[in-house]
Parts: sequence; structure tokens; C-alpha cells
Amino acid sequence: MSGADIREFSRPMTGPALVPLIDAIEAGEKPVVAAIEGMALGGGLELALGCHYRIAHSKAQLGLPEVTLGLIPAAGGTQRLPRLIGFPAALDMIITGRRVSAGDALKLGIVDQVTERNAGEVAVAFARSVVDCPLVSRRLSTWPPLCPADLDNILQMALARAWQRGRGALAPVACVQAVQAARLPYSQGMQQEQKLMSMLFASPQARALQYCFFSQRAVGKWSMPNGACWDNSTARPIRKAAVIGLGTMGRGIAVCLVLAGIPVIAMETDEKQLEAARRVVMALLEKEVQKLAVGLHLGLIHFTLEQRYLREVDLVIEAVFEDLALKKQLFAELSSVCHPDTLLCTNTSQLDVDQLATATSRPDLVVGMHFFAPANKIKLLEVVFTSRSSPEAVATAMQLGKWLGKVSVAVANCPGFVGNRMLRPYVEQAGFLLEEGATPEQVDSALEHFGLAMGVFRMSDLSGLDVGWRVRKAAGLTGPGVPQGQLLQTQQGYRYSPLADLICQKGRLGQKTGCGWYLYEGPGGHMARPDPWVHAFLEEYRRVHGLQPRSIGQQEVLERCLFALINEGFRVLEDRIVMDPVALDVIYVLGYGWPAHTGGPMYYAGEVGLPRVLGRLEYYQRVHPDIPHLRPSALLRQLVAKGSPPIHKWMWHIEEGSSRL
Ligand SMILES: CCCCCC/C=C/CC(=O)SCCNC(=O)CCNC(=O)[C@H](O)C(C)(C)COP(=O)(O)OP(=O)(O)OC[C@H]1O[C@@H](n2cnc3c(N)ncnc32)[C@H](O)[C@@H]1OP(=O)(O)O
Repeated sequence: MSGADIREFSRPMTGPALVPLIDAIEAGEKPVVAAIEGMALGGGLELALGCHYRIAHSKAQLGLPEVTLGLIPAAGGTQRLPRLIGFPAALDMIITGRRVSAGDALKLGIVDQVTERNAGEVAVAFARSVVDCPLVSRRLSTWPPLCPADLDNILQMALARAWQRGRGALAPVACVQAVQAARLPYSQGMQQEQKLMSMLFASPQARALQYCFFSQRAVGKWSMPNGACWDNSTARPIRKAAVIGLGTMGRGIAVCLVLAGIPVIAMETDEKQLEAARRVVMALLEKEVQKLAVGLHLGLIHFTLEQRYLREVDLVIEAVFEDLALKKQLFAELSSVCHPDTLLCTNTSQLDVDQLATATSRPDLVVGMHFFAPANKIKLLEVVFTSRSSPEAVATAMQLGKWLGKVSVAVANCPGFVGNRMLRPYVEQAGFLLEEGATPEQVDSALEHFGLAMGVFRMSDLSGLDVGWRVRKAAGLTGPGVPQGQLLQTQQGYRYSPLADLICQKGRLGQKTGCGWYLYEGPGGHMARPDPWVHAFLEEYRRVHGLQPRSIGQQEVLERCLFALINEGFRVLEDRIVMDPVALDVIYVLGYGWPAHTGGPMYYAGEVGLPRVLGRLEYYQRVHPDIPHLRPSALLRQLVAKGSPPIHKWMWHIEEGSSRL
């Protein structure tokens, strides 16, 4: 049972109340044995906890995921679980919402028996065997709480961790407060649990998180502007795949494929890189085997320098150096080496997938599969289709992403696809704010206080400032042939900030060089500290360019950065790069650290109010007429003019025929 029907949360609850039902089962004189066959989640597990015994199938999974929906377990889970397995283990399960396997549940003491047989049949036999046993000791709510001597410290640490990791989310904190009440007698603890649940149940954060839940499933029902979609396109079986280019991304992708049980040809052109990759990939797989406690056939992966092995694969994922000429050459080679039906996929994060398709004799079988670093951890996958990609190729890439445990989002080919396209105005505004008087830490602090996992400058230092520098050079925005350091640089007619280029020219590439926008303990360091050199550099830049620095508040940072990003999201919708705004929210929550408890950038825009987003963009555009990204999009204007319809109706208002594909 996967718990309550989340769709019911937005309408009056029907049916018997769960709490008195569970309490009645527990208080009954007849032994009740829970048989857990598949999932016991949320209310499902809470019901099982009210039973006197629990039998689980070996493949069952158990958990209290309410926190992921902005709630807390509200049918006694926060009171019974700590009594059964202790405060530390209960806090971990309830604050994270993670599922545990039947085996782990047995070790924790959540279940009494695990079986390979039908759990229902085993439970009936078990019930017969205990029919004369007294039930007094089986009623968890009557158990005294297992309070360790350092419980205060445990709870304080859990609360601190919930605040820090939650990044403004209320539910994790409420989870700790509810579990804390398990020190009280059951009835008093239940009052606290109900009070906290009532506070959360109708909260905007709970609505936003439940929107995220359904959005991440809705994107699986993908569609393309030409009418192809998830239920009229057939995916091909992938019996064997290849990953070409075993740098950081290629290694992560290879690990994903092996963990999904797909045989992999892992290919490099350089012997040393191949050996280094072999060591890293095998170590990652060994670690996953231990963590997942699953049998894994490490022989699924074959490392090679030879292209001849590519002939037998159904799909290739290229992850070589981010250079268009190099990728085009490789795709041309693959076109002749691989079987005519082999799908050719690229992991590029920015480059034009259409040009790669043109380099082959099979453009219909070329799609982008844009993984996010670390590829074996981040759940997001952008599947990029061109106007020539066949529905079958898109369906296959989307299905493969699901097999890899990813949330696949189908997006049309355009510069930066969706995530990086929306990121550009966001990063651009941050650079302008530095010119106007802010410091990197002031901008990052505002963004992280909003709930982003990492501010824009800490993120740039992490990924390496040379990544963006290479993209700007390729776009002709900077480089040897472009005049540097002019007053308020303009490039291609618009305001352009050369600050990032100047930082890179000083060899400050971020964590990898020990300094970038911040100072680190050394090359490869992670502890970002404000850097006096950067402050002096900014002051000198403003002086040379006659820029009068001003104090810039958090609100302006958020509006300039986030509303510019949201505005680009509306342009993405206008261009029909995606067919549903929820796709943008899924991409930003899963791939860019946008706080899920605000729903995602487009959902957040609706919560802030589209008229306010429009008004603020119009204001900033008046102040900065030389920044086109601040010019409100036509769709945003249209939606405001139509009275700000709800997000699921936005696409109704896009003029027909505006599709780019
Ligand atoms: C004031 C007091 C009020 C108290 C009442 C509140 C009580 C709360 C306690 C709870 O029980 S809260 C709910 C707890 N349960 C969950 O959070 C489980 C959510 N579901 C999942 O984690 C997964 O679906 C799964 C169960 C692990 C299965 O995953 P799988 O990948 O196999 O399938 P999905 O694609 O995720 O789902 C398939 C399909 O089913 C829909 N769905 C799944 N779970 C729910 C649910 N709990 N409520 C409504 N719908 C659910 C999902 O949306 C998919 O639908 P689609 O139309 O096919 O896309």
C-alpha cells in the first residue's frame, strides 16, 4: 500500500479516520498480523505499526515519505516508530522519508519476519501460531519511550540538521518536533503530532511539494510539437550500450548503465585514460554493491580502445570533450562503425544536437541524453530531440532514462536546451550585480537564503569558471579577437559583463585552482571563503569604469536573478521547447538545486503572482534598457492580461503556429 491517495489532499477527506482505526486494531483482543507484500508507505506503514505483528515479503519496501510531501506521518507513526526502533533510527527514517528494504526492516525491528513466500499466507499461519499469546506486549503505543541518555543532544542535532538541509522547508523540522513528543505519554504525543500535521496540511509548501510529486511523473507523458508522444511511440529494447569518452561524465553514465543491468562497452582512445576510468568505475560499482546489498555482475562492463566492439550495441552515448568539431567527427565515424539501427546519443550540455545529427547518415536516430554531474547521482536527464529525431528514438532514450532511475524530460534542441538556457540570464544578472556594488558572497547568501542549494558564484567555482568561459569564447563574446575591458562592455549590441572573463584570464578557475570568486584552502579545496583579492578587483573595475557602487538588497538580488530566469522559462514555452511548464520545474528542482518546497521556478512565479513578476521585470528593464533578458516575454504579458490562469492552463494561451519545430 503506497499510503494515502495524495490526490485526495486537495479535497475534503472521505472514509474512516486512520488514527482511531489503527488505535482500535491495536487495542483489540484478537491478534492482527500485517502482511506486507510490496510497499508499506506512509499511512500503510502506520497501519502496520498498529498491528500486533508484521510479516514482510523479502522484496517489500517500507517507509514514511510524508516529509517529501511537506507533511509528517499523521497516524501515529511519529509515536510508534521511536518506541519500536529507538529515536535515532526513527528520526532518520522520518526526516529523510527514505524507504528501507524488508531485510533492513527486520534488522531494525520493524518487522517480525521476512519471507520469500506469499506474505499473506505466511501471516495467516503466523496468526494461528500466536492466537493464545497475550497481546499486552504487542501494543506499541503502550511501550515506554526508549529515551537514551543523550536524547536531548540527539534531538538538537536532528533539529539543526533538519534546518540546514531543509533550506527553509518546514516539514523536516516538524518531523523532529513530532518525534520529540514521543517522550510523552502516547495520547499527549498524538496531540502534538496532530497539531503539527494540521499546521502543515494546507501549507503552501505542502501544496508545492505535492505538485513536484505529480510533476515528476507527468513529464513521463512526453510529447513533441509534431504530435509524437509517449503513448503513440514505441521504445526499442536496449540489450547492450556503449559509452564513448570516459571522463567524469562518461564514468558516471557507465555506472548507471551497469547498475541498471545493461551490458556496457566503455570506450576510450587513450590507454591511460582507459585504465584510470576502469579503476574509478569499478570502485564506484563495488561501493554501490555494498550499499545496495545487491548482486551485481561486474562483468557487464567491458573496457576497450577498439571501435569494432561498437558494432554489436543498440545505443551509444558519447561523452567526449565538449568540442563541436570533435563530436561531429566522432558521430561521422559512428555512423559507419555502428549497426544501421544503433541509436547515437550525445551527452553534450550545450552544443547543437542538430549539427551532430547532420554529421551522420541517420539523423532520425540521433538524440541528446544530457546527464547532470555526478551522472550516477543526479536524477535528471534532459532528452534532447531535433526536428529529425524519430519518435522511436525519443521514446527509447526516455525509457532508458527511466531504467537508469532518472526522471527523463523531453526537450527540443536549442542553445542550452532548457536548464542551461534558463541559467544564462540568471548568471548574467549576478555578474551585473557585482558591477553595481554587490560581492559574490552577498549574491550567494541571498540565493541560498531563498533555498537554492548553492549560490551562483559558489556553483560556478564548483563546476569550473573555464566551462562558461569556453562557451562565451565559442559564442564570440570574448577571447583574443574581442576588445576587452571597455566601459560596461557591450557585446553584440547589449550589456555584457567581462568580469568572469577577466577572472579566468588571471588563472582563477574556481575550486580546481584554489581560487575563483572565492578563496579555497588550495587547488581542489571546497571551503569557500570571501577573497579580499576579489573585493579589490571589483572595486578597481568599478573605479576604472566609473561605476558608482551602491548597496544592493536581498530582494533585488532575488528579483533580478530569479525573475530573469523565470522570464526565460516563459520564452522556452513560447518556443515550444517543452510542451508543459511542469517540465521546467522538474528540471530546476532535480538538476539545479531549486528548493522543491517552492515547487520550481514556474510554479513559484504563479505563487508570487504573475502581475508582480511582470511589474518587477518592467521596472528593472526601465532601469537597465540595455539588458534584453529583463524584457518581459510575450507569454508572461499574455497570461497577466488573461487574469493569470493556473499553471496547467498556461499552454492554452500560446498563439498557434509559434512552434519552432
Ligand atoms: C489532517 C490529517 C490528514 C491525514 C491524511 C494524510 C495521510 C498521509 C499519510 C500518507 O500516506 S501520505 C502518502 C504516502 N505515500 C507516498 O508518498 C507514496 C508515493 N508514491 C511513491 O512513492 C511511488 O509511487 C511508489 C509507490 C514507490 C511506486 O513508484 P513507481 O515508480 O512504481 O510508480 P509511480 O510512477 O511513482 O506511480 C505510478 C502512478 O501512481 C500514482 N501514485 C503513486 N503513489 C500515489 C499516491 N500515494 N497517491 C496518488 N497517486 C499515487 C503516480 O502519480 C503515478 O500516476 P500516473 O498517473 O501513472 O503518473
